[in-house]
Amino acid sequence: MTTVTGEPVLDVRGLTVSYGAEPALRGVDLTVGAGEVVAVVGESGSGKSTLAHALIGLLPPGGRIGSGRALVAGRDTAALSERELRELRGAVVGFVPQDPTASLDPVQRVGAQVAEALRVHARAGRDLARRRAVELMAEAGLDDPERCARAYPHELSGGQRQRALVAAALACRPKLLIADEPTSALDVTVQRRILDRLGELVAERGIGVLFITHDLAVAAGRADRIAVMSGGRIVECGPAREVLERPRHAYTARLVAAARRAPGPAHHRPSGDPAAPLLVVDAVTKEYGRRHRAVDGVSFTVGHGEVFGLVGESGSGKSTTARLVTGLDRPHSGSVRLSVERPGDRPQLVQQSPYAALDPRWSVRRSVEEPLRAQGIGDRRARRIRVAELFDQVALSHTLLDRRPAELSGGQRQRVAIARALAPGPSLLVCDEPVSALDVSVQARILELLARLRTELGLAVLLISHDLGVVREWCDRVAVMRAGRLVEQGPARQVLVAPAHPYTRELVDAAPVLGEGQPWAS
Ligand SMILES: Nc1ncnc2c1ncn2[C@@H]1O[C@H](COP(=O)(O)OP(=O)(O)OP(=O)(O)O)[C@@H](O)[C@H]1O
Ligand SMILES: Nc1ncnc2c1ncn2[C@@H]1O[C@H](COP(=O)(O)OP(=O)(O)OP(=O)(O)O)[C@@H](O)[C@H]1O
Repeated sequence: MTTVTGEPVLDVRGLTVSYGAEPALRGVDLTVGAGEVVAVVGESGSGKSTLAHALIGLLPPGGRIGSGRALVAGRDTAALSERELRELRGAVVGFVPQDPTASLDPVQRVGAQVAEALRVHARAGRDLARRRAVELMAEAGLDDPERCARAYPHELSGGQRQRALVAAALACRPKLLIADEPTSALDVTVQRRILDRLGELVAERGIGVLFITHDLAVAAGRADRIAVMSGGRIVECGPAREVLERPRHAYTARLVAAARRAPGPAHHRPSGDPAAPLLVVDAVTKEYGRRHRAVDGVSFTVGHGEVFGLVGESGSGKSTTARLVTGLDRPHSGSVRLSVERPGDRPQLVQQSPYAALDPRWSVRRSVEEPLRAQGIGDRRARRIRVAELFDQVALSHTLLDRRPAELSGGQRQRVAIARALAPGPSLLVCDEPVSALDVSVQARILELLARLRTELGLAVLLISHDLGVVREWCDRVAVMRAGRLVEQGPARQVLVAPAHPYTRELVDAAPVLGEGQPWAS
């Protein structure tokens, strides 16, 4: 399978895909040349992941290509058998899926999974494949690739899993890399490292990259061209700068305006007495195994109605802290104290991977209703009304109520998880990357909802995010984590505008800004 010189590595014409009777792609045209990076941006649910899956024969059950064709390295994927598609995925196309948790085998060590990709696709022997897997994991930006290779997926942080998937996708030395939000779970310093590395690969090997992202600043800084999707169509496609500076479509204009505005509420002082905070985390420590201290003497408080941000390096212990705060895990030492008046008022967690929180067998309506039923809130009718209200609040159409999680886009699932966490009316919401898979307009809507709930109901939020713009604008205070410890904390604007600690400075400097940065292959 070789690409004819001059032919694009990806050539999509009039591609139409539907799920049952529901169209998801409506006549998509798109090309990616060798050594070219094309970013696909667009609203949540607009068909970006469907496009990626259709190109490589990985549509979920019920998904069907209606018309049009996709040539990958000159081969028509619709005409290939399952075996040929597997070969294509192994030898020509590297794929980084959107959800790192759902995409790894939970019972196999991560290194073995990367090695497997090498053994199948590069026909490497076992020992060579193991060694090469560790090297690839280091290339993908993992600092302790040996440990990560030995770990099972649940023993890695979200960002570590994401980098392992990048390593697996690069194992076959692909001609085309299709990456669906490959850096959405990564802090900006690691994000920059991976994007730089991919940039080198594009330049060195002439790989073509189709790069799906909700982050317009990343797209603008890294892509040669940007394709904008809305409602299953590519509504415009052109050189990155042109799309940003002279958007032709109203949706693109809205996206650009929203990304430039970095909207945020006027900061208001948290209500309640600072001397009587809602949450007190005091010197908590959590170890995995004997030597690996994931959280190391962390202390902070969150006031009633306060939005407290937690930022920091991937793997620094943010999600572990979230699990300790919500009682899903117990600290080895130190304490977590919560002062609430209503019995049963527990902190609700919106997990990093929206798959993890939702029962795959249940309709999403049932998933959102369940916490209400468990706490005996309302009768059946009242609960139904409440679920519909929650769907409105998180900007989800009621037509999705009876679907199962697998039948939703990543961003739609993330919003269901938020609705579920809000259902019992908690005093504290712990959100682990709650808006990382959402385009800026839906992001703003969710953040505005949280701001409103805090003003109206005194909801406090512990917000874990790698998006420093979001944290600066929406959080009252922020703490910065690195290697299990808090390196600094204080008012968000102060810490993120004039950082005191060198690591925070590094983080702030690495944040992508719309309109800055160089295209990969210039
Ligand atoms: N298995 C499925 N069955 C039915 N409908 C589906 C299925 N998967 C996705 N859809 C629908 O198809 C549309 C496109 O979904 P897709 O995942 O491609 O969107 P996306 O642009 O990647 O969104 P996001 O940014 O939220 O991940 C959505 O409206 C979604 O609800
Ligand atoms: N169950 C586990 N067993 C062993 N190690 C674990 C386990 N869970 C997490 N770790 C390790 O603990 C460290 C902290 O992980 P955590 O998920 O809290 O990081 P994080 O800051 O949330 O990262 P990210 O931003 O990538 O999500 C990581 O090095 C991770 O590999």
